[in-house]
Amino acid sequence: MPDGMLSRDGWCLLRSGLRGSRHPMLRITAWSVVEATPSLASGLAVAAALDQGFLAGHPLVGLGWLSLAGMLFVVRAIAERATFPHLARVVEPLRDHLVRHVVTDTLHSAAGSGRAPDAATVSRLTRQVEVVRLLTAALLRTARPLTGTLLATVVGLTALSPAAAALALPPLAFALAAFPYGLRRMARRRHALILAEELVAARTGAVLTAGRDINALGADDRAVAEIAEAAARYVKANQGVAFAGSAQMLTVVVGGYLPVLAILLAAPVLTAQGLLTTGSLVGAVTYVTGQLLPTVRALAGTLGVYWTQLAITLTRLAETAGTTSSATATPPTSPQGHDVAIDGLTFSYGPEAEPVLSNLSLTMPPGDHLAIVGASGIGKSTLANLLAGVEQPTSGTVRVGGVPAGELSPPVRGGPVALVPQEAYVFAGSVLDNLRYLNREATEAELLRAADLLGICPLLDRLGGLRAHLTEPAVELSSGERQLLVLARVYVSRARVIVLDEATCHLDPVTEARTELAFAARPGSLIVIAHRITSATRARNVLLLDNGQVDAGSHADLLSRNARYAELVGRWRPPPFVTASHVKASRHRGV
Ligand SMILES: Nc1ncnc2c1ncn2[C@@H]1O[C@H](COP(=O)(O)OP(=O)(O)OP(=O)(O)O)[C@@H](O)[C@H]1O
Repeated sequence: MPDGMLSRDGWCLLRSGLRGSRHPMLRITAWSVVEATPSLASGLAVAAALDQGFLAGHPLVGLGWLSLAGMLFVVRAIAERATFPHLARVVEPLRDHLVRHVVTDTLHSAAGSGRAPDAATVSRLTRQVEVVRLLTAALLRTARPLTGTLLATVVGLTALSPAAAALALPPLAFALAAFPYGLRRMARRRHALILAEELVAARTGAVLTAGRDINALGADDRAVAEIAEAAARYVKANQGVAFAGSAQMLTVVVGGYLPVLAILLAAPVLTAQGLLTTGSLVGAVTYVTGQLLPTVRALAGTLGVYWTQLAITLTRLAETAGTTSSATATPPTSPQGHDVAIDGLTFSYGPEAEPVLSNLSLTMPPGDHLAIVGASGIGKSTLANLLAGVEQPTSGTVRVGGVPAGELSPPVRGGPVALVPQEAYVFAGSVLDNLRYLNREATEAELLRAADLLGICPLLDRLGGLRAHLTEPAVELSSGERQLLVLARVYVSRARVIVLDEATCHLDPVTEARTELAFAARPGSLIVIAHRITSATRARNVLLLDNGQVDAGSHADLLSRNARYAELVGRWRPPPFVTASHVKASRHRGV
């Protein structure tokens, strides 16, 4: 939020949330006009009550004018009440829209990255959505009548006494023109305050969780100094907010008090020249003190606070929920083909950490079938994440079709690489929606063909077909069944490089073999992080990761010349030997 106001993405988010609210907004505006009538009439009624009533010796006429003004306040109350249902029709859909946006975006990025959805982020974002809802409602409740009062007062004062209006309106106009500047300043200061608060929380949390280590290393002084520095920043940010708040008071002085002073100082001259009667003087003062001053005070106070908080929250919501990326980031580059080229790839999880992968180079022509093997913790999943663009190389490159993997769109948006992790996420909804998640255009015939190839027709029959509804997939389906549904989802996607990261670990060897053979026959390339050695025997090529060393070749080739590979194969639990003919036989039996 560089200038302290609502960012473009935050504004887009708000606008899209209010798009369907035109009708209730029009009704609110119409009722706001009715609501502003007492403000329009107040000064005129007081002037008439004095000039034509009390001062002219007709007290009943005076009382009549005052009663009329009083009745208009009843009208205002009725109009205000009438706006409430329409306010709800604006604010509730806005909340629903924002929640949908936030959850969808988080799920999409989880599906794209192959990682579990970040529930903490969703919960923080939904809290921010609630803040937006409350602030929008508060703004509609306050800003709307304030704007109506302001306009009605200007019209009423001008109609009552153009001379008084000429004195009162210039300072008001000046204060209103300077108001956005003060608001921007206040928003910047509040933004800084939020960041300072977050810094204090982050540093305190880090120190509290690492208390023992800090003690053991004798780093207490450094820990205290870091927290003290964050606290000092917080105090400074608070002072900044207080200072900006006091500067806002200038708006009240110039826009609210100066007009009264100007009218009172000029009153003797204006009355002597016949430009102002006693009634219109009191009426003009009524306008300024009764309407203008409270309005300007509210503008500079609550309204400014509501607006700056809304701007900050919406901007942060848009940033975190990914609107920024979809609205302003450069669109993902389209790859030319889907060959995979890894060149000098080094990756470590932190600047000081030992690299997990070091200077790895590999090329995979389109249509290849590669199995990646290695001891536990050697870096197989890390490599899978790098291939899918979930992690970025520390140095070197990973390209798919000539494009760095991190710049490709995720599979949910038709991207070319799909990473299938061990944990299979099936969401509540129809089986059809689940299978079409990565490719909304997949036809039912395509889905059924994939189901047949992967051997999940019996599962679909048990569930009640493609249109069956899954209420609690975690309960209704076993881990293996969830993996099969996710594999079918990926099978019908548009991805042309499929990375199975132990994605078949809950399947029996025969079903695993059928799945891998189906994916190998599918157009595109297949990379399997091997869960069983049989995956390596089926692959065209095998990549062995071994403590900083890599070796590649066919299974037979590596077995004959690489002692580490032979050892690894020997250590694997002897699996049942599963071949394509076993798979065919099992399909005939309907396994
Ligand atoms: N997010 C992370 N942050 C820090 N270190 C990590 C992270 N993920 C993995 N590592 C470390 O990186 C190394 C490689 O992990 P990785 O999961 O890639 O190995 P793997 O070969 O897939 O293991 P496994 O076969 O047990 O799944 C391990 O030492 C692991 O502890």
